[in-house]
Amino acid sequence: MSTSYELLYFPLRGRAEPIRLMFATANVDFTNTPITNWPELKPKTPLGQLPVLVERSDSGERQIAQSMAIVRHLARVFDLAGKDEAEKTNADVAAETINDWRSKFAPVQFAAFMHTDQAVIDKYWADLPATLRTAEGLLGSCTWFGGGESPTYADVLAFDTLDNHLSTKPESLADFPKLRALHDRLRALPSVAGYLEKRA
Ligand SMILES: N[C@@H](CCC(=O)N[C@@H](CS)C(=O)NCC(=O)O)C(=O)O
Repeated sequence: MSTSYELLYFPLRGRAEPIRLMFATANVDFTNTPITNWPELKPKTPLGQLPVLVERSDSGERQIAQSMAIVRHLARVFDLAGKDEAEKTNADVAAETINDWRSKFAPVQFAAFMHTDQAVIDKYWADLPATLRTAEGLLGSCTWFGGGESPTYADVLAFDTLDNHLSTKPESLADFPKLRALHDRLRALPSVAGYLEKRA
């Protein structure tokens, strides 16, 4: 049974980027549809929010909302959830840790748009080394956050947040070689490298 995927989101990276990176990591094609007629589409979406993944197969069409539900669905379908229970649990713990980190970063990354107080921004950068130490501690001496030989969805989430830090303040990761190495490793996967080369 063949399945096709269409990702609906605003013409931004935002909450859709980890999903796009899941497709790139799994080397699976998808159609990226930038939404510019949102007021018209909003009432037709499951939760009135984007991203939405439209999955079409012989058995019909399904719309999936909630970016993390989409990421986890794709992780299961593309075998990026972890190979066994230990890897799956490690990946889930890392993914939640990275999601906590990502939500603290959002007001800093989008400070101009969200009118974030300078004190919040300063505190974020002051606390960042402790956050990164926690993340490196979870990785330990493993190659990937799941602890196995191949990446899981947690590595994809980590890549996206690391990438956003590298573009906002590259020196913020200077003292965290394991995280930078993980970013380099995922970026070096041929399908991910191909995606990054052409992404807007
Ligand atoms: N928890 C949801 C949040 C989705 C969300 O906040 N989407 C925003 C864009 S990032 C949106 O659709 N805003 C337009 C609206 O609510 O009308 C997810 O992760 O998918």
